[in-house]
Amino acid sequence: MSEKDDDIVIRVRGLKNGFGDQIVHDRLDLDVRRGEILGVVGGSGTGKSVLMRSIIGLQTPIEGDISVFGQSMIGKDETEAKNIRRRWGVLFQGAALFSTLTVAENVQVPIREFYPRIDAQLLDEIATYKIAMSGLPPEAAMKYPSELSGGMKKRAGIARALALDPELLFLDEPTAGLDPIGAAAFDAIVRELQKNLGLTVFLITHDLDTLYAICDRVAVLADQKVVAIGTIPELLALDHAWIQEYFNGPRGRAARATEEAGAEA
Ligand SMILES: Nc1ncnc2c1ncn2[C@@H]1O[C@H](COP(=O)(O)OP(=O)(O)OP(=O)(O)O)[C@@H](O)[C@H]1O
Repeated sequence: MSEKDDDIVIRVRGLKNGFGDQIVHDRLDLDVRRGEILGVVGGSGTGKSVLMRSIIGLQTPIEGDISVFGQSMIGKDETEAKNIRRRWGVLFQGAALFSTLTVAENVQVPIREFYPRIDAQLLDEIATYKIAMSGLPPEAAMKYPSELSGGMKKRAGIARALALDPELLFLDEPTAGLDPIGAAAFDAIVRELQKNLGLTVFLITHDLDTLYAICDRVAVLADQKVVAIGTIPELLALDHAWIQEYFNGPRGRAARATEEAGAEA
């Protein structure tokens, strides 16, 4: 059955990316459905971040087409691209906060970029609201990134990614570097936001617990392509060496056991 265009938020076709002689992606296809949390996994260096950077326009592909919200991103002029960009939020690896700005000021950066004449009081109110949504205490607003723990930085990054009420969220390894409790709390926030705001989430992760806890489907990058996409049970049924090793290795089995125990409780 073919899916309606409306149901596909990100459509990648025939993507080719490379650096010098190194080909990272070749004839890569991917569909991300509206309202889903799609986990993107693959061995180190398989091109997960390059894929995300291509979709958000930070990396120009050698070949292929990328459509977001039904509009091709290739060859868009700056104004058109900006109109599409305002509809998504991005949390980069390590949160990428501006170190000389407070959390509130960081959250305000994208709002100022898109609405330069916005009233200062409204700007403060929006930042306060987004900071609360990310699960940070109100006093975090006035802190600088160097005064925050790793988990708080990620939450501040999420607050900034939510600044413009996005329909689509890109998260690059959001739980990397967090302790298991912090990672589980972060997963819960992402799931909550996705449910409450109807977000579509493109989530790069190595974290098996995150995949089991919150992802609706998982896309596997290997051999320069998306070699498989589906629910975890669907992937487990595939005879692919990396997928079997990843999901059925000791860590995969432990994550599944945790998930099953949670479901029974
Ligand atoms: N700007 C760049 N210039 C040259 N090579 C690059 C550049 N960005 C990425 N690469 C290369 O592209 C390949 C894919 O990188 P990418 O960061 O997307 O991998 P990844 O799957 O996200 O890996 P990890 O899981 O380790 O974060 C790597 O071999 C990397 O060295």
